[in-house]
Amino acid sequence: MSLESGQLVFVKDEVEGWLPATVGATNGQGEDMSLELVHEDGRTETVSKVSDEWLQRGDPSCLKGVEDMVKMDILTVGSVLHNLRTRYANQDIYTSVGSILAAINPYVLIPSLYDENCMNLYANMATDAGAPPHPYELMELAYRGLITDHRSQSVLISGESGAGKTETTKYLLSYLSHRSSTMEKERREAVPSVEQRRNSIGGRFSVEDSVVMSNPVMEAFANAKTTRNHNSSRFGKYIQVTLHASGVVTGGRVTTYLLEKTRVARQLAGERSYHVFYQLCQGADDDLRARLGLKEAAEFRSLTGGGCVEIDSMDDAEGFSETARCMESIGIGSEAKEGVFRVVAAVLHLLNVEFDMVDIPGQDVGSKVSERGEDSSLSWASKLLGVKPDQLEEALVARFINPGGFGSSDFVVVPSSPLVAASARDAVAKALYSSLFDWLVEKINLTLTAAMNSKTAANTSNRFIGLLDIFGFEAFGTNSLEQLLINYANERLQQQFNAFVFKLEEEEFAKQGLSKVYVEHCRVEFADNDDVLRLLEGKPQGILSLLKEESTLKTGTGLKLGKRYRQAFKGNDRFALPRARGGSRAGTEATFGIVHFAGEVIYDATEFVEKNKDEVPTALHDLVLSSNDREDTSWSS
Ligand SMILES: Nc1ncnc2c1ncn2[C@@H]1O[C@H](COP(=O)(O)OP(=O)(O)OP(=O)(O)O)[C@@H](O)[C@H]1O
Repeated sequence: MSLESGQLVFVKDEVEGWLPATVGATNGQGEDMSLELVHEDGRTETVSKVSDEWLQRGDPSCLKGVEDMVKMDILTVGSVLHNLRTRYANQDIYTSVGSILAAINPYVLIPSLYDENCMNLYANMATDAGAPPHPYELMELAYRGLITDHRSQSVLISGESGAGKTETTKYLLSYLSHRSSTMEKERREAVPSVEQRRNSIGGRFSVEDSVVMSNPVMEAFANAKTTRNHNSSRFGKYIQVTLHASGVVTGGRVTTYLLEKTRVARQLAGERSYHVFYQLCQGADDDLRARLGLKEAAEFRSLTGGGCVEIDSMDDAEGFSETARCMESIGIGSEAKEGVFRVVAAVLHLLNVEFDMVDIPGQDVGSKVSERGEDSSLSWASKLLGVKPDQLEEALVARFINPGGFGSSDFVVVPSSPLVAASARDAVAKALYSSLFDWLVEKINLTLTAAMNSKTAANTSNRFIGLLDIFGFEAFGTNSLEQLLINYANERLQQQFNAFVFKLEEEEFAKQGLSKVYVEHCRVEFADNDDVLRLLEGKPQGILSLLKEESTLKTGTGLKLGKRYRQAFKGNDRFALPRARGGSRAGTEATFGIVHFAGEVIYDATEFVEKNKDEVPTALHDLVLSSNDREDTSWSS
């Protein structure tokens, strides 16, 4: 690294990350060089054996802040972070990096940053005139790309939990909605109000309104308090908005991924289950409470696992009214709405059912439901599910086993221990809830289709703007199958990102007429993750294919899977074994590490097989299917 007197540098700091300093006098050369550093606070120090691990050259433009970091000459980590910090201090929370927008969550609403004037600024911006970086700018470019280049567009929103992905998605959608209605206004020369728009399409809301109103419903059912975010989305979503060639939104579709089901039955300390459970307990009126047998949230075992039933910043009763109102707005009428809450309450009562051990002569221990009175959890769960209490108990406390294996029709009934019965109870509660969520998403999609603007629908193109709001990379104290799948999705997105960004760069070089030799010289080093993907996806031997195989074995367990991983991937650079203090290898044989593009994550495979099978015992499955309170599509295996 060549350093001269007066040069801006960044020095690694344990607390601040990187701090700026200026090079004072220098002495010697190469490895023997020592130099004086003048820190921002005026302090000076002399350093030697300079390494770029703790001292990097800095780009002076970052001291004032640069809107687009592609314009910086020196792209060291210190310069990039300092640029973001400088801008953030001026409430410029958005910074561009070419076609990428970096956002830093301010956690307070910055006045006028998202109002209508701001929207109009971006709607009217000249093609390449720099309005400040903003999600509206990104959406405007996508919108124009779709209209003028006739190409579908996609926006990928990524970041760790609490980074602001969902809020950003909402801003992007509301901008698109604004653009579409402005375009409609130009076509009709009259601005339709929400009411007018609703009337103009036969009493239904427009696509834009429906998308916006489906948000609180999805949040109630699939967002929860975590230790990082009071309103964390525990699912991924892809929203596809289709547009007419004129720029008017004509339809939409939401696809959801990986709803975190385990949360329905248990939560980590400081976390809650899904908002709707608490909303229902807090906000239902007396009549509804009586019909659903509701109690205080604190009296439902599945709502107290995290030790926090209430959240300071959230009014669950108000949340309930909002959820109920938005459900109606997206076409879930009173009867269907009550049906939805019946399932929510059934899940709560079901998870409150407890089991006692019983001795069964000549057999292993069995179990029975602890309480069976008229007002018991079993009674309420069966009433709300539309099945008989005896049948529900029977299906919970015994398993039908087919000793002959696949193809044989001989079943024997084996009593379940209280532990096995509890696990069956949890499995059916989770399956019910996730089917309910899928049903709601389908309802939202039906509403979006119904809301299709009839005037433009006839001429609808297949062009769309897609918004992917998906979990960022996760690395917790304990990481299970959920984290593996989320991180796998992020590896695929990273690969897509690499292909996209570096391909674009080459295209840009080619446009500028630069020679191939120069392009090679300038090629940016990037973390290629093909080998991690090979480790994960490899066939027949990859992390996922071995999991699939182990899950099909009768005797398959997470521990055995962990052992198979250790054997199969020994020596693979992307596979690691956990280290104990002092550098020795440690962990149970179910633990293993993967060196992801974003860093190493240690996984615990103990529950991988069970979670992957995600089995609802056949008897319970069939019982729920026989419910007398059932809409054809609300339960799928
Ligand atoms: N642009 C913003 N301005 C002000 N506050 C914001 C902004 N973006 C996010 N926030 C705040 O940060 C919180 C977390 O944001 P958000 O829920 O969007 O994060 P996320 O990345 O989607 O998290 P998760 O992955 O956990 O769902 C929001 O509830 C809001 O209080």
